[in-house]
Amino acid sequence: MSPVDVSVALAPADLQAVPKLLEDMTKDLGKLNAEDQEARHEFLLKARTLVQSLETPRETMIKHCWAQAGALAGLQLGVDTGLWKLMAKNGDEPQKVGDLADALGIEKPLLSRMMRHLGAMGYVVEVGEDVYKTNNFSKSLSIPIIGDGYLPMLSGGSCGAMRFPEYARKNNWREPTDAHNTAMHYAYNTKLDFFARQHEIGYGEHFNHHMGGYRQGRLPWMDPSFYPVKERLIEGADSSPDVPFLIDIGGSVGHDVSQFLKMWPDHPGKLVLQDLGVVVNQIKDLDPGIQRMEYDFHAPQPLKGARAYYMHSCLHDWPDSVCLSILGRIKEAMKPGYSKLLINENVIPTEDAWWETTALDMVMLTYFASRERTRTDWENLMEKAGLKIVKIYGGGHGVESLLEIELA
Ligand SMILES: C[S@@+](CC[C@H](N)C(=O)[O-])C[C@H]1O[C@@H](n2cnc3c(N)ncnc32)[C@H](O)[C@@H]1O
Repeated sequence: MSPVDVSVALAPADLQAVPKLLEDMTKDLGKLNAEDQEARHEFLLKARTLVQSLETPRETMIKHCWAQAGALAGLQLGVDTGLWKLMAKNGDEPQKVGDLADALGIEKPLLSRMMRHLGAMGYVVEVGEDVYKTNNFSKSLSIPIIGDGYLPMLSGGSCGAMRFPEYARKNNWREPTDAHNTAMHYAYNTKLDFFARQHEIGYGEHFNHHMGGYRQGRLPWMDPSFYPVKERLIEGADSSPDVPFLIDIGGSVGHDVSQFLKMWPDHPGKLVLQDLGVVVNQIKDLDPGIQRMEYDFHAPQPLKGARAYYMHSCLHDWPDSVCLSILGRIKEAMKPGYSKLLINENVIPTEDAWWETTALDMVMLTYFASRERTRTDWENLMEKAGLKIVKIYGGGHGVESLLEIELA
């Protein structure tokens, strides 16, 4: 028995909030434009509160338990079958489900039901019976760095989140910290870590594309308004062409290091991209100015005395015990008084965190038994590793910080 009467679940969650929200949004309408991210984010939060206020708790429950799971199934089916690419290629005209189904080899009733739900949820535009158009969202799913992530992150990982309560119960509701016994391992009955498993199930390249997608629209750390690259890295660096200048460890197919080369073409020394062999071998296009190297970050670092060892979204994938091994290999290679370790990751605030950051923390919890780290978490980790944080450069809402670190 609940102490709450069912009438609470059947009435709008907060109808009284609606007039004020609408009034505020109307008042701030002039601030809304595509360039001002902060103003747009403020609007989005208000719009979300507006929807949550208008919905009855029962409707929100149905949305979670039925609608969102079904929509994610349909969106993934569209990525997997090439539906979004075909619809984008066909253009903005209304498209018949029968023609799309024939072209893709999908049984028409299956595609018809999926499209009907995606239309009802607003992800495609329903023009008539079994006739749909794309909108900018479904059109964007045809872009590999936007669409491909649905397969590794949802089909390939999200069962860890869906079965998390079961896993947590079996582990007596302790916070998971064992990289070999995560909810992802439990849900998929696998011994492989997330990355090895993605490659085994054929989603390795999809995941690389997702790594190209999540960063879009964010200010990169190498922008002078974010981190003073010239003053902190270039000035004082060894200018011999063979000396490593910046090494991107776990750099995927080179998204960051390529951007660095574009923004700082006159950098001294060498730029190097390191990742597992399976990833490095998937690189299709890398500027010849960047050296690619197969490397497991638990093995001794072959390149000693670089100006900067750099890692983006790698340490958050692992609990502290594993990070200490990774950091140990970097520390051994650092030249005292010269080398820096740069970490591009979230420093999650202990209150008022941004939803993209809390969402990533849930990915870390349920796929990796790891976490987005607070400032104190980072300080403790670096202290244990024999390193010290010199300064944390902030990137704003939803943008990772840059931690500049030296030998302690
Ligand atoms: C979350 S991705 C981040 C990729 C890239 N830094 C970015 O932000 O786009 C983590 C990366 O770590 C790599 N990785 C995982 N285990 C590794 C290992 N043992 N040695 C080197 N790289 C590894 C993965 O292949 C993947 O590219």
